[in-house]
Amino acid sequence: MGISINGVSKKFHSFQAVDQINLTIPTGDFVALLGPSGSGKTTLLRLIAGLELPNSGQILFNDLDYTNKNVKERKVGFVFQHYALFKHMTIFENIAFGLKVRPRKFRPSKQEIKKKVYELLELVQLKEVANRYPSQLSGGQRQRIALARALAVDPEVLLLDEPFGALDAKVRQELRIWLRELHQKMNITTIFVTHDQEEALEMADTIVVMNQGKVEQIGTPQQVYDRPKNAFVYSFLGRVNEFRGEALGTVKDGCHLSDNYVGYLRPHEVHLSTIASDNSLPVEVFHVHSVGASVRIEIKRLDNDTLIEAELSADEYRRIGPFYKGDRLYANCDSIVVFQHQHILEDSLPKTVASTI
Ligand SMILES: Nc1ncnc2c1ncn2[C@@H]1O[C@H](COP(=O)(O)OP(=O)(O)OP(=O)(O)O)[C@@H](O)[C@H]1O
Repeated sequence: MGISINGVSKKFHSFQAVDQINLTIPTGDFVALLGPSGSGKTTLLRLIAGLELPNSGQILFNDLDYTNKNVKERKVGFVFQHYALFKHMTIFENIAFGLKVRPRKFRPSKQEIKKKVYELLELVQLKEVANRYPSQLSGGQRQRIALARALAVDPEVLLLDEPFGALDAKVRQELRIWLRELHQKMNITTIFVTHDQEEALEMADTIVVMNQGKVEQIGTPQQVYDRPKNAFVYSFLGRVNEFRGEALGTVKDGCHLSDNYVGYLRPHEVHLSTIASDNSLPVEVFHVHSVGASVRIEIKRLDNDTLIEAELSADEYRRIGPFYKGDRLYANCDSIVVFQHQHILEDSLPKTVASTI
């Protein structure tokens, strides 16, 4: 099912949670709503589900106006972060629930329900747990059952709100791959909320970057990562070095910035050399982290002692390294991207290495 969101806004009392959002989601797309806490992701998901009604704007499903239709009419399936399966029901009964409560006219026979539940258990690769209770499953298994339960009613749209948020890193990673494959098999239009940029970049076909109730950018993971539209998107997606203030000219010759500007440089764009060149910045090695195929090097600027992160492929590091704490190097930051400064949520940037000039 294709979804069009046209000029949708939602206020809670005087607070504008969602502000004039326009978004077109083609059938079968896998969309991530990505943004910091409070940016309106869940509210937008709930508006699509029909759990909230917008103050203005329209929501179309396959070009038909569904703005004021209730949840039941929308054919959506949900999975939430803490999706409470019914504790007193077996896994089989949990998955069958949505089918059993259908009005008699639309209710499948007992045999059909059984067939469907076992098909779904096979799909989520948990056939062996049919007779267990939710408390006898791991967190990851419970989320897979939650998904099976959401799929039982043949939804045309799947809405997932931080579905793996409460799970540990390894299980999250496994479930991401699993969900991606499941989506490829079923091709149901899927929208998931996350504040985890890696999760969005890894899983989604389309990323909608949200901030303060508004959409900052819509694009493929590559588009939003490689060609961010503004400073917010640049700083929110991926690891980044941030440069502020007047003296950016020392990094990028001829670039004189006032306080209203901010510059960004991805760690892999910081080029290190043992030899000084035009515009290169003298730095000192602070820490070397070797992480699989790449090597991250924290370097300290000698002019102001702030840290910058550089990332090299393991091959490149073998060619120009090894480096040790205290080694003197030169960093070339020529590909720095400069934006006019706008409000940036500092605490939403855990992976940023900030360098204030
Ligand atoms: N029912 C409500 N009543 C009042 N304010 C609300 C309500 N629901 C959400 N809000 C406010 O709207 C804003 C957006 O909330 P929302 O849950 O959509 O954000 P989010 O991006 O999903 O955040 P998080 O990642 O923390 O879940 C927040 O400031 C929140 O406090």
